[in-house]
Amino acid sequence: MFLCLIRIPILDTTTGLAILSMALIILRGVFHWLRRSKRRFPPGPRGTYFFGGARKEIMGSSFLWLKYSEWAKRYGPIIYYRIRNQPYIILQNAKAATDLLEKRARIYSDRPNNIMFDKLVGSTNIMTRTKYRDPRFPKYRKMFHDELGARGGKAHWAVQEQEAKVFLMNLLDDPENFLLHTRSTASAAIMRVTYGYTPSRENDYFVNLIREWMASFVDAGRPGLWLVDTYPFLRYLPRWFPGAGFLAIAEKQKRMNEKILSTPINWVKKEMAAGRAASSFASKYLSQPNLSAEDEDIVRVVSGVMYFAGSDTMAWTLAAFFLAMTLNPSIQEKAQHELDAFLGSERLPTLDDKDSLPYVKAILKETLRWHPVAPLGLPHRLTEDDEYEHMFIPAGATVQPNIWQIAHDEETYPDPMTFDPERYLSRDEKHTQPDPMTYVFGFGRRICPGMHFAENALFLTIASTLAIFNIGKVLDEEGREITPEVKFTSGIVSHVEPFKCKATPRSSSAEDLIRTSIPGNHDAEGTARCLSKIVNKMRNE
Ligand code: HEM
Repeated sequence: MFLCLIRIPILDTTTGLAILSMALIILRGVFHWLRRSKRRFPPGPRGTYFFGGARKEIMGSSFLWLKYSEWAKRYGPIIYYRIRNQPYIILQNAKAATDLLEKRARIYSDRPNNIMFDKLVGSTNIMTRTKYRDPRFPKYRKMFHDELGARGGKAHWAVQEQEAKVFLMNLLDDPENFLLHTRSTASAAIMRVTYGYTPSRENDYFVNLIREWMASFVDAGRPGLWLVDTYPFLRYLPRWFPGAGFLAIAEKQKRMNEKILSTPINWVKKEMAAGRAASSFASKYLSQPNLSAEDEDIVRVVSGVMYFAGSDTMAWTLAAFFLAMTLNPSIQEKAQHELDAFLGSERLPTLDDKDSLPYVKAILKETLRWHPVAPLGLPHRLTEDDEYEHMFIPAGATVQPNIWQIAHDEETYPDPMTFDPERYLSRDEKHTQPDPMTYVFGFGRRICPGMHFAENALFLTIASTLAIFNIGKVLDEEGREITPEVKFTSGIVSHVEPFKCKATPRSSSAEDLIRTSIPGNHDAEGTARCLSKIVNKMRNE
């Protein structure tokens, strides 16, 4: 009787085909799942879909790279974990990072898909997040390479040398604010090159803009932070809905991105229209004939990225250098012997001197290793299933090098927390420790395109500072030396916690050398102040 109640539906062709396709998709999914479940994934913390495992440990840890380093001891150099449906691979030694991110760059050079940043904030046009297959990506890289690569970057040596001198002058006039000067020298070099704009020493509108922007997403890239990345439909929630606060955050970030990209380029356009634009990357490209709206937008984005990706990283590397010198007077003395023997007391170092000052160069390398300012680099995304050392790495995985761990691996760098430039100077190649420049700037086709510019600016500032100043500890009220603590912040760019040090000229002739080597300095300051007024006016318009 029951059977006669069952009606076998008569399907039309379209419905039949739809059901068949669905069945095939489900079958394919099951087959894929079965195939993958037999694969050996790299080791790592496991948990259920919602609870425990990696997410709990990650959310409970302020310094993600230290958590990963702890895992390196537990699980080995390649770690796999999942947060909800997103797989993560952490590469904890240079070999794995190079083997995958460099040697297999074809499939490891994408950036992760991210609903929060890509769809809600709309950041995919910003080069650090641009997808590997985006037609703009090679254009961005080429422009960067032409302007700041090893060859193209030579055109900016004069600006970099001038800015290093302005830094010395600022340090001489106002030594207590050395951290402020490290920030202003890093911003000034990159902003002059990019926009032909010289920021003022204090409270500059553009420089403050970057700081505000960087602060707005210190921890925003933390795995598993945004639920909308797992459940994309959440992006359609109304703003008033409980838990939809991320929509307001995304909107704010979007407005900030727009402001940081557009304000300086609009300033350049105004200067060009008024016929007084200084030569710069932006003015050079904007004055090309028949520029399409797309081309103009590319110039806007590349300029913006130069300015925000370049300034903080360099500033905080210099701050780490000051901390290292405050704590290591004997290293400082050794560098000064090298500088005095090579330069005498007649002149300041230039970029042509780089190869003649190996100890100073080693101090730069050791600063980059001791405190890598981008401890986890930027995340890559794998675009095809891959296998490495008999372990399966699934397509779509976010692949991230733990640069901090590579730089502090006890087997590679014995006593890794000690600041020791001699690591790179052993006569015996076997005992020379690896050059951190080979990994602190990232890997493969996403390697930092500002690395040559950064290396030059940092070398010059470090060499010039050591040639002219002694950096030492400040004294407390009872005349005892205060030893600063070695403490760093978390975030995409990690920096030293503010500390005090004393920068005093090594001699009166060293002081004279600064004053006589920048006759135009005060003019430059005057120009800067004047430009700042124009910008402030623009802001109020
Ligand atoms: C101490 C200085 C610097 C350090 C340590 C540093 C480090 C890094 C790292 C680790 C990456 C990620 C690379 C990867 O995904 O594998 C990166 C990317 C990038 N850096 Fe730097 N950087 C520095 C200075 C600069 C400067 C001065 C500029 C520009 C003038 C710059 C522009 C960029 C850009 C545009 C990217 C994204 C590249 C892409 O996605 O294709 N950086 N940097």
